[in-house]
This record gives sequence, C-alpha cells and structure tokens, in this order.
Amino acid sequence: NSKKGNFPPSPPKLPIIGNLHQLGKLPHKSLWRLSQRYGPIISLSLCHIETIIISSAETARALLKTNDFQSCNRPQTNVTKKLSYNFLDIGFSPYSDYWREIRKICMLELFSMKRVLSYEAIREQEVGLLIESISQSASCEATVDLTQKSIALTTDVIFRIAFGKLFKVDGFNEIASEVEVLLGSYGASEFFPIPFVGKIIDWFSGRKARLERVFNEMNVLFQEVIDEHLHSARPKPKQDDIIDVLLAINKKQAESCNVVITHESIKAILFNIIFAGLSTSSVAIVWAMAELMKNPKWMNKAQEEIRNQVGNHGKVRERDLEDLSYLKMIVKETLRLHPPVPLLIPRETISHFKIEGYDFHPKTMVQVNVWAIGRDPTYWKHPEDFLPERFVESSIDYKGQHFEFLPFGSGRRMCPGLNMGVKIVELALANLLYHFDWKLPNGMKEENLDMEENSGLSLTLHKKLPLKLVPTLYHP
Ligand code: HEM
Repeated sequence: NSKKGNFPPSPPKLPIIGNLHQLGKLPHKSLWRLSQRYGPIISLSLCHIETIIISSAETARALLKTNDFQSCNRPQTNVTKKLSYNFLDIGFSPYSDYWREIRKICMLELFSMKRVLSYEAIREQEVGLLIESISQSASCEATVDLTQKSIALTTDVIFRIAFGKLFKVDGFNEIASEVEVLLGSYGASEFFPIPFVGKIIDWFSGRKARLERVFNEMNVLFQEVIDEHLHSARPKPKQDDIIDVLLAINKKQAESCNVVITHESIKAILFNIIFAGLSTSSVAIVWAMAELMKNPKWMNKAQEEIRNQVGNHGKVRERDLEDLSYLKMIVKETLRLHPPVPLLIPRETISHFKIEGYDFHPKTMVQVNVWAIGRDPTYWKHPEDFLPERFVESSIDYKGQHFEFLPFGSGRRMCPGLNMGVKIVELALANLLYHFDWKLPNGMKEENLDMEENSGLSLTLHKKLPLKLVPTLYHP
C-alpha cells in the first residue's frame, strides 16, 4: 500500500484476506462490535479493497453532508456493471454528468410527490386484495404467512406502478432473491488481488453463470414490457406508468437534454425501481408487525387510534394516514431498529478529505452502519427497546437531516423512493391493524417470537424466519 497518511484504526488482519473473516454472517453486527472497540471510524482491508466503516451520527454527518460530493461515487463491481446495463441506472452508476442528469429527471418525473400520489388507487386496490385474502384465512382461523403476503403485496404494487399491469412472472421471487444476494456479496474477481485469477474462480464457482442467468431473465421481462408499451394497439392507459413516463422522455428529450434515455437506460432504471422498492418495503412491514406482536400494548394503542379515526368506513384510505400519528411513530421506530438497508449502499471516495483527522484517500470504499447508529445509546435512551413513544414531540425524521436516524441515507445518494416506500408501508400496516386482531400460532407466547435477522449476504435486512400469525376479523 503506497498511500500515506493517518489511517483510521484497524483490527489485526490476516495475510491475503485482510479483515474479511471478521465480517461474519451479519456484517452490520460484527462491524458494530468492532466500532465499539476501535471507534466510530475504522478501516478494514477486505482482501485488497480498502474500506472505511462509519458508525456514529457525527462521523455520518461529516461524510454525508460535509464531504458528500467527495464521497458520492459507487464502487463498481462485475455484478453492478452487468445488472445496471453498464451503469445506466441511478443506484450503482458512478457520479457523472449522466448520473446527475438521470437522477434529476427521475426526481422530477418519477419520484415527485405528485407522481407518488397518482398511484394512490393502485396501492389502495392492492392493499384491499391483501386484506381480502387474509380475511379468507381469518374465517377459518388459519395461519397466515405475513412475510410471503408482504412480498406479494409490494411486488404487485411495484409491478403495476412500473409496468402498468400485474405481471405474474414464474419464478420471479427466485430472481429477486438471486439479485439481492449477488448485489450484497462480492465475487473473487472483485476481491482477489489478481483479477484474472479471481475471474477464473468466479467462473468455476458458478457465480458468473448465475449472474448471466439472472440478467437474461430480467432482461427478457423488461424487453417484453417495453415492447408491449411501444405496440400501437395498446389502449391509452388511465394514468402513465413508469415505462410510459420514461418512453415519453425518450421521445421528446433528443432536442432538450444533455443525456439520452435509451431503452437500455429504461431497463436499468426499472432494475433499480423493482429491486430497490420491493424487499425494502416488505421487510419494513414484517418487522413492524413482529415488533407489535412482541409488544401488544403498542399494538392495542395503534389499533385504537386507527379504529377510532376510521370508524366504520370499512378500510383505511391514504387520506386517513395523515391523522394517524401513532402509526407513523411505529413506522419510524421500526426503521430505527430494523433499517431495511443496514449499511446503506457502499460509496466510493472521489477525492481526498479528512474526518476527525483521519485521511480518506480517493477510491476508498465507505460504508455507513445506520443499524449501529440507530442503536447508539448516545442518542437513544433504551436503544434496544421498541418504544414508538420516543418520537412524541420529537422533530426527528428520516429525511436525511437527522444523522442519528438514517434509514434512507442522506445527501446526493439518498433514497429517491422514500415517499413511495413510506406510503405503502403505512397503508399496509394501517389496514392490517384495522381489519384484524392478531395472535401467534399454536399458543406461542410473545417472548418466544423469534426476531433473528437473516444471515446475510444481502443488502436488505430480512427477518430470518417467516412471520406466521393467526388473524381474527375485527367488526367495527
Ligand atoms: C421502506 C422503503 C425503502 C427504504 C428503507 C429504502 C432505503 C434506501 C437506502 C438506504 C438507499 C441507499 C442510500 C445511500 O446509499 O445513501 C436507497 C437507495 C435507493 N432507493 Fe430506496 N428505499 C426504500 C424504498 C425505495 C423505493 C420504493 C424505491 C423506488 C421506487 C427506491 C429507490 C431507490 C433508488 C433508485 C436508490 C439509489 C439512489 C442513488 O444511488 O442515487 N427505494 N434506498
């Protein structure tokens, strides 16, 4: 290593693999333990990749606010390159004129509050169907797999928003989990000091073939829906879906825009929207319900608020959500204890800067452990407890300005789908609590409900075991 300077503290390394073995099965937890020992800025060598881990609100602010521009690149891997159509997307594309332009267009056209609200009917209909299907189980006191139901809900909502219709794709859940694992892990070609040897290892281990297969399946699906949209016989939709919006930009932009949104860029953006929106929102619904099962007092309080507010309207509509302040606190508390993306998406530094006297050299990978920050006793009383009340009369929110609470990140790379994600989580949760009383199956006690996180080579933090509950229909 030829770089000089004041490096952050680092745990002892092994030859070749460096600190790789210290990541363990749950990297956010292992890194949290290391930060308690070595401080809020630590440096690790993951084979030959230099990585800095940030684990306090102050250092997160210094990175994501003070040095946001200097650190807003994304590390490039074979997986992100392939799945993002050679970096034509928003999430994995390096910082560039193209990325700035495409993110600006998407913020205005796809993620604006107006656009998010335009999909209200889709969310309400899909949540209605979810409630209908759970009601059937409730009528015969059958157990419901809420993990599977939440994934089905968010998939259907995102598909309808993106493609304009439901698309039942055989094996889509497998593609989705393959994408998650590929994105959340590194292959030998990234880590191995000699890239050529790494490529051979990835070839023999089957990783390369998995990537090709997943990409091809995803590509066929995206091409099919784009072709359908281009087909002149397609009836004019009541409201534009994401492909309509992007195709319209593609048509009119040639004269006015610095970058061109091609069909490849549309597929890359679809890749982001589908995979960024899907599991993040569904895991938040699952964790919230699991925490409420563990804390029946909070469950009752939430149900009381919702049932009083909604009365006998028969369902919670999006316009009711504004008045459900306790429900909103539950969502915040869930995102604090179980941030769906616990280490954010890795950043890469563009130029040199210092935080707390430590040098950050160009091309260093940086990860922010928002899971650890959300449990830091410096900012949170009883940090391990699920206490929605902590947000009463608190101005703390998740919009990237309170660095002790960053479930959507902060700065230039912050999640643009925040409004879309929060709307679906709040609406689904409110309706699950309005329509049903819930108990654990087979007389299980709250304290025995398993809250283990999944062992995870995935960017998203899942509950390890599916959440299975027994619903009883509530009659207003
Ligand atoms: C509860 C739901 C969600 C959570 C917790 C969440 C969280 C995040 C986080 C932590 C990041 C990385 C931010 C960073 O690196 O600083 C991110 C990025 C992103 N999210 Fe979300 N997200 C959610 C829903 C969505 C939805 C519904 C969409 C799209 C419809 C979406 C689209 C994106 C995109 C495109 C990026 C990449 C941004 C960039 O690199 O410029 N997210 N999200």
